[in-house]
Amino acid sequence: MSSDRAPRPALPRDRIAVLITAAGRGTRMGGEMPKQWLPLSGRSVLARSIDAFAGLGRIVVTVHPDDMDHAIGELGGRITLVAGGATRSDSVRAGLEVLEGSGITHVLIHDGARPLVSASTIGAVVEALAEGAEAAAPGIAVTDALWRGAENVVTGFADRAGLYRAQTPQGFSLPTILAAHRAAAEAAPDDVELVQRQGLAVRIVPGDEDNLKITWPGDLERAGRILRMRGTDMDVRLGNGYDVHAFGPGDHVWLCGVQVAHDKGLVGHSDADVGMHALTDAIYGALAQGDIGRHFPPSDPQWKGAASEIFLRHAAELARSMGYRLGNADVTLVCERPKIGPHADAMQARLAEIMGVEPERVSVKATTSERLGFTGREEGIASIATATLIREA
Ligand SMILES: Nc1ccn([C@@H]2O[C@H](COP(=O)(O)OP(=O)(O)OP(=O)(O)O)[C@@H](O)[C@H]2O)c(=O)n1
Ligand SMILES: C[C@](O)(CO)[C@H](O)COP(=O)(O)O
Repeated sequence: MSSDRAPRPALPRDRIAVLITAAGRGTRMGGEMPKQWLPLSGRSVLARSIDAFAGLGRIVVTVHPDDMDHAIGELGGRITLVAGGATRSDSVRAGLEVLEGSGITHVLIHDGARPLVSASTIGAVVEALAEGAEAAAPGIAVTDALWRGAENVVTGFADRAGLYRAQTPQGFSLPTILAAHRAAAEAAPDDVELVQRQGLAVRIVPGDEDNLKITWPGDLERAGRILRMRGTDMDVRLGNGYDVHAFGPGDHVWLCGVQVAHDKGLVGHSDADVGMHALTDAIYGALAQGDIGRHFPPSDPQWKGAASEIFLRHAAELARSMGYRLGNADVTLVCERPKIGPHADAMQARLAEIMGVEPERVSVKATTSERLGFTGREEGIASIATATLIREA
């Protein structure tokens, strides 16, 4: 997980809101889908823009009315969604109106198309506001010579002295920016311009070359390269699981999804597949999503005698829905009998099939406990499992 998260705000967290604009159509980018929904190293551009502000305060995102269902599906209940307007200014205004009267004192307005904003850029804006600035925004002093041109011919020159390239997040006291939007006779490319039109000072804090706005085809590839260079494009998680089931009367046991003939059965609320339970818990563990009992309470009669593949499939799908894929899984069964070796290949294939992964990612093996303890006395079977999950972060 990226360590470059938004720092603790110097302003109280419950007084800051983050307004992220994502209602544009991305016409310069082209393509079927607006740029904010495109994947960037495994997660959408917009999800990355939102996550950069994690822990900072309330998050409001403006989305195009046509994208509302998509937004609800992808972003769920963790943010407030507001329908945007025809221009960026209209979208910002719609988001600001929602915040009025909510106790919020300051707002950071950020382009949903700037997914690589760093904690230090966000922190510099928040710090300026905390020091009393009415408005603050990141800017980069222009270093290239500036030409005018037409039809690929230079027609004139502009003095670069005192020119800055504007970035977001742009931070404001809420009353200031609301008043500026309400007073605006026409839209502006950014919110700083609206505030400056009111004669208010806007503090410039250092911008960041990596805080690019995805605008043209090629920008997405550049953003991907930056993420890879940062080395924060991957989140690897490890989980473990342990389970035990006692022997009881019966003529077979279920182990890792395979029915194995035996002179005893395993006792449990479900089919007592101890190996599959350990693996399921390993996946939930890697996701920090509790254990089987949390998702399938034993007190619930509908799981009585249930096939354990329901649990494993649920854990694998949960991992996928959170953006993770299985790196590998390793299950060890601890028992004197039945012998596992003759069934290990079938178990590997079955677990892989249920999880929807290649069999080479799954290992099933067994050991005895040298006749020691409850497994040695053949009172039951134990299993331990580990799973790694990988998300291109
Ligand atoms: N009516 C609009 C227009 C833009 N935006 C958002 O404002 C940010 C900056 O705008 P821009 O890069 O211009 O995005 P688009 O308008 O989508 O791009 P284009 O101009 O190429 O169509 C983007 O996150 C965009 O989704 C918005 O919320 N509402
Ligand atoms: C707000 C902004 O990102 C600052 O650089 C920029 O003005 C957005 O402009 P666009 O015309 O919506 O791309």
